[in-house]
Amino acid sequence: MSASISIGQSLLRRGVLLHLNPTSLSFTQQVRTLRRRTEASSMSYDKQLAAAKKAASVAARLCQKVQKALLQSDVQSKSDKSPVTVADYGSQALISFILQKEFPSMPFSLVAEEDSGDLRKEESRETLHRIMELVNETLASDGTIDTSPLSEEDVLVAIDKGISEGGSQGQHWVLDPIDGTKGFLRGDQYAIALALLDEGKVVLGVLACPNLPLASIADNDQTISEDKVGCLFSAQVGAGTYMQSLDGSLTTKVQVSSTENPEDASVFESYEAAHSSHDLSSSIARKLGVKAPPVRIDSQAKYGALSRGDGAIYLRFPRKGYREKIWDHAAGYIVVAEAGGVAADAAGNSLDFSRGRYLDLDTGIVVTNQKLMPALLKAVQESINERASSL
Ligand SMILES: Nc1ncnc2c1ncn2[C@@H]1O[C@H](COP(=O)(O)O)[C@@H](O)[C@H]1OP(=O)(O)O
Ligand SMILES: [Mg+2]
Ligand SMILES: [Mg+2]
Ligand SMILES: [Mg+2]
Repeated sequence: MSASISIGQSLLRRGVLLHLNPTSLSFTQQVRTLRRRTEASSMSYDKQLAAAKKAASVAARLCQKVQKALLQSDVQSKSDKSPVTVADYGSQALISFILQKEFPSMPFSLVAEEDSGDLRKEESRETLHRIMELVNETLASDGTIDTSPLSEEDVLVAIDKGISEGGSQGQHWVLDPIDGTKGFLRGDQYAIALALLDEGKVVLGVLACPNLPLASIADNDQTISEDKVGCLFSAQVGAGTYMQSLDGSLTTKVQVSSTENPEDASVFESYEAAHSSHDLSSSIARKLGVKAPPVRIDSQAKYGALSRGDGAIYLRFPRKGYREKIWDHAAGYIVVAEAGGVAADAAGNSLDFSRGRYLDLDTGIVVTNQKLMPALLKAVQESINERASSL
């Protein structure tokens, strides 16, 4: 008797299969799905987590190099978007390449932000060449990745692996090669965000935040001091969230803020007002009685900072019609969840990463600890209703 049938029969005996829609899936499909879910929930992802940490750290080095050159350049080239383009593509190519090399015999699926369409155009020849050089320099300086130099075509192919649609079956890596491009250009916060989906659930996540101080940013002091920045957050389902410095030293288990009193809870939100309504956040904070001014930072570094309790609430309300992508939240979501926090949409629904490249959700995303969530959702709904009736 095959393993799938025996698992299927034991699940049937327990009545588990009745929870699936009998009209849309055949018995064999139901058994296969349940078997994968059962396996997924009891699996260890240690190897994948180690590979994700390595890939994100190597990509962070490429991004740091590009950002450093950008900040030393003159004003004119700072208004040029090309440095971030080079770093975005370079980071995606590196991570895609490293992950495939770590798991050569496994099927590889990557849902990532960038594709090579523009890079293949004639006018991008120099940019592509620069990306290839940067990728090769970074791989060579790491020294632990055994490879001959990549060609321009290798780089394009690695980037284009990110075309996957993800979904509720099998394993998919989810990548934002630079999250917070505006922050990157300003010399502020950005993150390299990598997660793994298994059967539609986020099972691990890594956030490399090269400019995030190792010490708390609760006091809103984001002055970047050279020797104390660079955090790597990592989380695996059921195993907690850890933070270490990007240079590899100092590993600490982290926990979200345990405050039950909204007055003590500081709020994180986007630096960019175009990404999230600051007005709505301040209305919510007022209703909750939050005393501290909001902490505005770019990227999923907000999730990282929240996971170690620098603040207690993250609010995100994009303009109407904006569709959130899974790579903008998957890694941050598990980093916060494994540190004891919870993320939901504005209506309180949990985030569903199983539907493809987009997170289709109600109005916005709110993140906090378990105790504050009910009061936060109430304030969110009141503020949203007030805004709607004033329009
Ligand atoms: N109009 C927009 N509204 C909301 N988010 C946006 C918008 N445009 C880009 N983003 C994405 O929002 C995220 C950063 O937002 P924030 O820093 O405010 O948290 C990034 O993922 C950024 O993409 P990207 O990854 O290209 O930087
Ligand atoms: Mg992003
Ligand atoms: Mg991005
Ligand atoms: Mg982008």
